[in-house]
Amino acid sequence: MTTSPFILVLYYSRHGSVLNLAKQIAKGIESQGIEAKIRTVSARDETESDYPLVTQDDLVSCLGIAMGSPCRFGTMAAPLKTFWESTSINWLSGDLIDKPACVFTSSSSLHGGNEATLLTLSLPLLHHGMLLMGVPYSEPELHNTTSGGTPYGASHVSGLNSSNELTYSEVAICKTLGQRLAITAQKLG
Ligand SMILES: Cc1cc2nc3c(=O)[nH]c(=O)nc-3n(C[C@H](O)[C@H](O)[C@H](O)COP(=O)(O)O)c2cc1C
Repeated sequence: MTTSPFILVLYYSRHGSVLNLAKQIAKGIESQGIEAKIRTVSARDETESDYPLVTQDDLVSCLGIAMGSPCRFGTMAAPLKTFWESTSINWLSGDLIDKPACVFTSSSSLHGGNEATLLTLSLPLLHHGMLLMGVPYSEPELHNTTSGGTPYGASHVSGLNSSNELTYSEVAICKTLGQRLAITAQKLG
């Protein structure tokens, strides 16, 4: 079993945008002195990352979870949905109850469903009894952003060919969310 405290940054990404968000959220977490363990859910991940598949031990032992998916017709990608449908054993055992959590997403278009995706990503976490957190408006980039970043979670607008870089606002909102998750996880112990 894993012993040192860590927060799980769980993602699925096909072209790398969600992975880029995951890395920024991990920076926010690690700025608070907690390890961020980045893990994916599918070997079909085409981002050529070195991140391993999530394990049962990761899920049970983590202090909290940040979870991200591309927007797929306004909801989460199938590999993440499949992953959550494999967690009945954790639901029955209450493994995730009272662990803090947050969500993040990337969509190709500005109004293409990223907020809807964040809300649907939240649902399995709530069913598992997790403590869901968003981004408070004390983060100034929520007011300034002309791309991604919402009170429901971090987001990125990748453009039609996934060519958009993360904007200053999107990065700032990721880091704030990661920091908030880490601070809360530490307080909850
Ligand atoms: C099957 C499919 C459905 C998609 N649905 C949407 C959508 O509803 N709205 C949107 O803005 N983008 C949509 N996209 C685009 C992705 O959300 C977008 O390219 C995202 O940034 C990909 O993230 P990734 O680079 O981490 O794979 C869709 C892409 C695919 C393949």
